[in-house]
Amino acid sequence: MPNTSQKAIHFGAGNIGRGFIGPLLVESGYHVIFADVNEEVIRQLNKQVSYDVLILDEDDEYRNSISDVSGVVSTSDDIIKSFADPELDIITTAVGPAILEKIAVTIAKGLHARREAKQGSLNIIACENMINQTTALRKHVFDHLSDDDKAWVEENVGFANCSVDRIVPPCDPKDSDRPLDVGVEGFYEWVVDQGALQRTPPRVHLKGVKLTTDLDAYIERKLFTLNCGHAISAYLGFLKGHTTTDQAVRDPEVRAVVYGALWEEAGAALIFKHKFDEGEYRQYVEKIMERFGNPRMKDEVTRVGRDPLRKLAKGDRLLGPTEMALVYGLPTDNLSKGIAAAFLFDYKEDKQAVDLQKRVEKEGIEKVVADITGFEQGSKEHGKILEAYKELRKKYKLKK
Ligand SMILES: NC(=O)C1=CN([C@@H]2O[C@H](COP(=O)(O)OP(=O)(O)OC[C@H]3O[C@@H](n4cnc5c(N)ncnc54)[C@H](O)[C@@H]3O)[C@@H](O)[C@H]2O)C=CC1
Ligand SMILES: O=P(O)(O)OC[C@H]1O[C@](O)(CO)[C@@H](O)[C@@H]1O
Repeated sequence: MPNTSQKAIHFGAGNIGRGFIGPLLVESGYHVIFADVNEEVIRQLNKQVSYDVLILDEDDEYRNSISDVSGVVSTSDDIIKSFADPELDIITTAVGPAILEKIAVTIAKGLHARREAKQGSLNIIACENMINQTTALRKHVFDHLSDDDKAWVEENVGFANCSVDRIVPPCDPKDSDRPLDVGVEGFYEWVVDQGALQRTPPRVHLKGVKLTTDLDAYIERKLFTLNCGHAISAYLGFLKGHTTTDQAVRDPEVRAVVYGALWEEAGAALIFKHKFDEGEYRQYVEKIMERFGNPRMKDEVTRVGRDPLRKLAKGDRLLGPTEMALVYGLPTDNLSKGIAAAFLFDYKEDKQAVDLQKRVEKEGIEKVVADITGFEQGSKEHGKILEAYKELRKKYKLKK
């Protein structure tokens, strides 16, 4: 039975916070304090004190009630007080990579308050789709600490990187009185760097968490497979006029590119680098294709493709596996098509998509591809992406 005297603060009461990390913390015995800038969500959390997570698999549906939760506005002084609470044991985040810098200011103030109150150690785990997200958060937090606070944090706070995998699209709650309910797939995987937690292990075993000493392999496997394939299906699906990623991956043309990228290119590279068992890795890819195809997720291509510049960053889900495949002399044709499609993600409600289109218009696609990918004009890889880009423009009759 959960012992609810222990507390967790989770920054970001959005899809992944309410649909994945929050519920696992509750099941592990924590009272979860959600911290968010969205005052309406916080008001509702404190009013309801519970919400439902709907598991929506293709062949199964059930509901888990999540209780023992509360909310605090992340910009208020109350959050700082919560840091000084002796029962606080763990802090997690799921706010988006760009927001880590903002919440770092609050976390630094909170850690200062905890030190002043002479309270004990704790762990911080950022759960963002980003390699070494907690290390990035730690750097931002340290920018706001005094030397004495830094020394205390070094001794008392574990900052653990992790890999988080569960598809949680925005939910359209059937019951308007329960706007916090969230729809998720049954599958989840939360893998945490054990070494970083050793100094200050969480007081309770985190349910559903896999602790590892080889986090890089898990992170690359997830980002270069799940997120890579999802992004390619979103960008190609968007061009073909599909609304959701399940529609996109059921389209044989899109499916062939996604599967080719995941198995023959990114997958083959990951197997080489991390010595994954080929049979197990193939099953991993099959399972991911099945998850993408779940029609009950209704995951919009515009959500999955959001922030194309972030997704086109070096080392992220598209260029990361491409560079890895090139190291092992593997093909990259399908990955190049996915990258080319990302350059064509002309979605007016996405700021990064708009900025990218403006850059292409002003500077020309040749230069922008070179600047963003790092593949020099005239190189084989640059040529491949450009050719795919031109073919896609022609195929979908896109105006100049
Ligand atoms: N949705 C998904 O399936 C998955 C998402 N992720 C990652 O989780 C993170 C969050 O994604 P989602 O939950 O989908 O996004 P979301 O937009 O549903 O949730 C983000 C939450 O953060 C809050 N927020 C924004 N600025 C804040 C601030 N300064 N202080 C406190 N809260 C703030 C927002 O109000 C929102 O409630 C991202 O890094 C994403 O890549 C990882 C795995 C799966
Ligand atoms: O949250 P991001 O990084 O914008 O990317 C969306 C991706 O994240 C997920 O929501 C969860 O990994 C996937 O569904 C999708 O590939």
